[in-house]
Amino acid sequence: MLVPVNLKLRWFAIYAGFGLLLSLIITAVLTQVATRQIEEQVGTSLAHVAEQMAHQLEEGMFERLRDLQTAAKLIEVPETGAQQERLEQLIQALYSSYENYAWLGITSADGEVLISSNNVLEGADVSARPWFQGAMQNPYFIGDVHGALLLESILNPDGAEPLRFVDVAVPLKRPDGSIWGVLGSHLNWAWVQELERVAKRGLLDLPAAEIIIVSSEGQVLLGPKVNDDGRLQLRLSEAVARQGHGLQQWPDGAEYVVGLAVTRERQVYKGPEWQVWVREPATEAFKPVRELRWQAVWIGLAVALCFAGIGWLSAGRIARPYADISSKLEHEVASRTEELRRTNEKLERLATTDSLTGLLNRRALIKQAKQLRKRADRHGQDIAVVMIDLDNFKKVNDSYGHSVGDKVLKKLAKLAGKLVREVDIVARSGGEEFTLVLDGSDEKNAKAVTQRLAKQLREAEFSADGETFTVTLSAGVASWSSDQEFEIVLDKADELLYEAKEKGRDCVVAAFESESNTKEAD
Ligand SMILES: Nc1nc2c(ncn2[C@@H]2O[C@H](COP(=O)(O)OP(=O)(O)OP(=O)(O)O)[C@@H](O)[C@H]2O)c(=O)[nH]1
Repeated sequence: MLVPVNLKLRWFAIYAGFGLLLSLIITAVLTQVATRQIEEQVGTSLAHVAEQMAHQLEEGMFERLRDLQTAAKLIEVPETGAQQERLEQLIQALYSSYENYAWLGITSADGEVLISSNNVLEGADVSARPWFQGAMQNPYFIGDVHGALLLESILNPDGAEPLRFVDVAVPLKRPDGSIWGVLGSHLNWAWVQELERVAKRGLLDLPAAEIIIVSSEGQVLLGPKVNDDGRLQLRLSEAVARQGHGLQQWPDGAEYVVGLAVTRERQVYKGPEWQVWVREPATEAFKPVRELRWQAVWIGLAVALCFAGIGWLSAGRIARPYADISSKLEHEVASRTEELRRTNEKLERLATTDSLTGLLNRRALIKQAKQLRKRADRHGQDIAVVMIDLDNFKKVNDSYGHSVGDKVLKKLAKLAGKLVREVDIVARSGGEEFTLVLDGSDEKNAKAVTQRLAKQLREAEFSADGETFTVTLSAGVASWSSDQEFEIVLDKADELLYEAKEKGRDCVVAAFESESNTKEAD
């Protein structure tokens, strides 16, 4: 048995759908896992670089502070020209020891610059500068990044990129602990840019990564411009707040994978609290995920096609039993339906026909006679009804047996069936009673037909128990007018039959010649 194409196609579609679904699930899971892994890996690297950078910033400032604190211990109030000269040499030596000192100087307690690197600003009043005031009131001062005020024109005569400094300053004390001056320094911000260059070497795998340093006031000190006012204010994402790295939305709406570190306080040193951000655009960071997703989609499609192929090939084997069953079922249903139709026909026949003669029974006679009446009315035709009864039939039964009597009944049925036309009705309306309904016949015609039937019966010879015998019939013929109920006409024909019996049997009496009619006429 061949598997229908329809069934194969369904099987193909089921397998393809299943393969596709499986691939989609695998792709979704793979993508999610890869996204998480990349977010974790990239985030951890960025956080590591941020930590390094923050550490180096702290180190850098702490070393400068230590330089100044060490030098401060060697510095006494210059009272002689020789002491003055020695201090100038000390400042110059300190200045030369570190390339990112933009300026170093010693002030008096009232803020006058006494000695300075390259004699810059000597004699100037710096008493209003925060670094001077900070060092006069605290063990040390480390300030946030600021632009140059007094030094800009001296140190940056070309007016290139404005200079920015970080200030470090310590008080100068006499042996009794009283403050007589301040040792201050301006660190060139270029120092941090150098740190950034070094840190970026650790980000070679992430070329789009950027480093951003934000001051404790939210001012961007280093990195790309994020806002017109140069400030960065972010609501930390849950991941970044918890672990210092993860996905973070930027004020422009773009998403970045970031690492965040904050410069920390040390035991002997408290510097500014700077945030060090290292960020990589999420679109760049997750590029490998997108590539992986496409690969997974293609592989998934291939898998789905393979599944579909297997489905197509196996459809024959798997679906054949179902197809066989289905065909057997169809066959079974068809034969059962035919059987049922035949049984119904049989039941209908049994309900409408007489089993002995095959003629219509009384119930069917009444139904069909009424239909005939309607048809005849439409064509304006007469109908005649004939009631026939075998004469002395009881004797036949009694003399030759019931089966012989049956043969007589069948014979009469056969003769009557042959004699009338197809449109006419022949029925066995009772035990040995028959009814004819003759379409298009008046009483005369009907009587003639009945007489022919009586003659044929009379001439028929029956044999039983080595004897032969004949049978006669009596009949009543009545016309059926359209306003009459059929049952009334039957009664009328029955009366006429009775009259025929009365007349001595083997006789046909029609209504027009009936004695009762004649009497009524009289
Ligand atoms: N063999 C046979 N006899 C039947 C059948 N139906 C009815 N009969 C018999 O028909 C006979 C009818 O008898 P009656 O009604 O006395 O009438 P009759 O002997 O024909 O006499 P009249 O009608 O007066 O001429 C009875 O003996 C019934 O048993 C049948 O199907 N087969």
